[in-house]
Amino acid sequence: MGKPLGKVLIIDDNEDVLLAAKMLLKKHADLVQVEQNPGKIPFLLNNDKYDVILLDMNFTKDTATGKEGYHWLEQILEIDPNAVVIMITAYGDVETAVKSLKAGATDFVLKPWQNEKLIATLTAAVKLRKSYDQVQTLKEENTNLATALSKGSDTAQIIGESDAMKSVFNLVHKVAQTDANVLILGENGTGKEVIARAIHNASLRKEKVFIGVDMGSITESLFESELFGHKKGAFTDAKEDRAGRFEVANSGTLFLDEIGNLSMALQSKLLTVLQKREVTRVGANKATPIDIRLICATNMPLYEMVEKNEFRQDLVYRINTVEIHLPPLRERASDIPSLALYFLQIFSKKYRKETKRISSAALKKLEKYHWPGNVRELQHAIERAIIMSEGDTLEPVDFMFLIEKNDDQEVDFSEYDLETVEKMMIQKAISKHAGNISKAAKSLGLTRASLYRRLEKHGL
Ligand SMILES: Nc1ncnc2c1ncn2[C@@H]1O[C@H](COP(=O)(O)OP(=O)(O)OP(=O)(O)O)[C@@H](O)[C@H]1O
Repeated sequence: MGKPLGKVLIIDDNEDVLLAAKMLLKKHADLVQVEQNPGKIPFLLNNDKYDVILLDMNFTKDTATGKEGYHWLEQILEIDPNAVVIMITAYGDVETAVKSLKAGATDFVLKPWQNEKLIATLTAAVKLRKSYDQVQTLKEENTNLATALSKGSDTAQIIGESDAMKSVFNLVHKVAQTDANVLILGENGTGKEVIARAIHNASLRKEKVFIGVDMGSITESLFESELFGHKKGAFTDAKEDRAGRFEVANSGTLFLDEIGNLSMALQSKLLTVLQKREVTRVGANKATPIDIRLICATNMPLYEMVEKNEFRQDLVYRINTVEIHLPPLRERASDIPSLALYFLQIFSKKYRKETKRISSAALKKLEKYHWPGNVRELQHAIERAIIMSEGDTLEPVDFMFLIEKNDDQEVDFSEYDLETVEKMMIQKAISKHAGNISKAAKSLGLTRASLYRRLEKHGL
C-alpha cells in the first residue's frame, strides 16, 4: 500500500456521487473502485481486498429506510469480517447512523459530504483496518504456535521404567492437578524440562501457553525487561512496548530453568513479583496482575547455596511447594535400554536408516557407562552412532567415545605388556578425537579397517 487510503471501494447507485468521490479520492488512494450495482459486492470482495469500503444506505429509488444498506453491510462482513465499512446516507439521522454502527459499520458520512471530513474519516478507518489485520495475524501466529507446541508434546514421550522414575511420574500426576509451585532438581540432561512440560500438559492449563526461560542466559541488565517487559522509550533500545515473559505466560505455565544461576539482586526482584503476583513493565507505573503456574529447575545445590548465603531462603520457600528430584541416569541404569531403543527409533527414522538395531553387547556397554551428561548424552550417543555406523546393528565399537577420560594422567608404560599398551593407546586416541574413528586411526598411523580389527581384538 503506497498512498494513505490504499484500496477504496465505493458502492452507490448515484453515478454523480461515484464520480465526485473518485475524483476526490484518487490522489489519496492506490485504487478507487466504484460500483453502482450492490449485487456485485460478493464478486468484488472475493477477488480483491479493500482497505476501506464506502457503502450507500439506500439503492432503490425513493426508499430511505436504510434496510438495503444493512443487508449489504452484513454480506460484506460475512465475506471479510475485518472489513471497515463507512455508510453513506443522504437522509442521515442519528437513528440510522447508530443502527448501522450497531450492525458492524465503522462510521458513517452524510451526503453531501465535506471533502476534508470524508478524507479524515477514511484515513482513520484505514488505520483501524490495519490494526484489525495485525490482530488477525497475531491470532493466527498464536494458534500456529499453540498447535506446534502441543504437537511437540504429544509426540515426545517420557521414558522411564525404574522405580525412581515411576515415583517421579506419580508425583507429576499428583501435582499437575493443582496450581502448586514446583521445583525440579537434577543434574544436567536428566530431563527437568521434559518433566516441567509433562506437568503443564497434564494440568488444567494445558490449552494455554508453556513459556520457558533460561535464567542462565539472561544478562543482569536485560533481566527486568525480559521477564517483566518494558514501555517504549524506557531505555535506548526500547523501540516499542513489549510484554515480558511473565505476561506472555499469563494463564499458562512459566518455567524458569537454571534458577540457581540468578544473582542475589535478581533473586530479590523475582521474589517481589512472586509475592505480589503482579509485574510492572520497565518505565511503566501501573502493575499488571499475573496468573501463572510456576515451575523452576536447577542443577545447582540450592540448599547448600542457602547455607552459604548465595541463594535467598525465602525465595526457595516461595518456589518449592512441591519438589521433584530427578536422579542421574547412572543411578537408574534400568532405564538405559528403553531410552536407547526409544532414541534408536527416533533417529533411525530421522536419518532414514530404519533397519538399525542395537546389539545386546552394545546395550550392556551403555548400561555400564556412568553418563555424566545423563539422558542428553545418551541421546547424542545414539544419534551419532546411527549417523556414523555403516552396518545394520550398532555394536560396542560404535560407542567408543564413551571411554572415560584419563588423558591427563601420566602412565608408566614399563608396567604393562605390549597388548595392554596398545589397548591404552587406542583408547586414548579415540577419546582425544571424541570417537571419530577416522581421525583416531590417522593419529595412530593405522587405516580405519585395521583400527576396527584392533578394537574388536581388545573388545572395545
Ligand atoms: N525420560 C525421558 N524420556 C525421553 N527423553 C528424555 C527423558 N529425559 C530426558 N530426555 C531427553 O533428553 C534431553 C535433555 O532433557 P532436558 O532438556 O529435559 O534436561 P534438563 O535436565 O532440563 O537439562 P539442563 O539441565 O541441561 O537444562 C532432551 O532432548 C529430552 O527430550
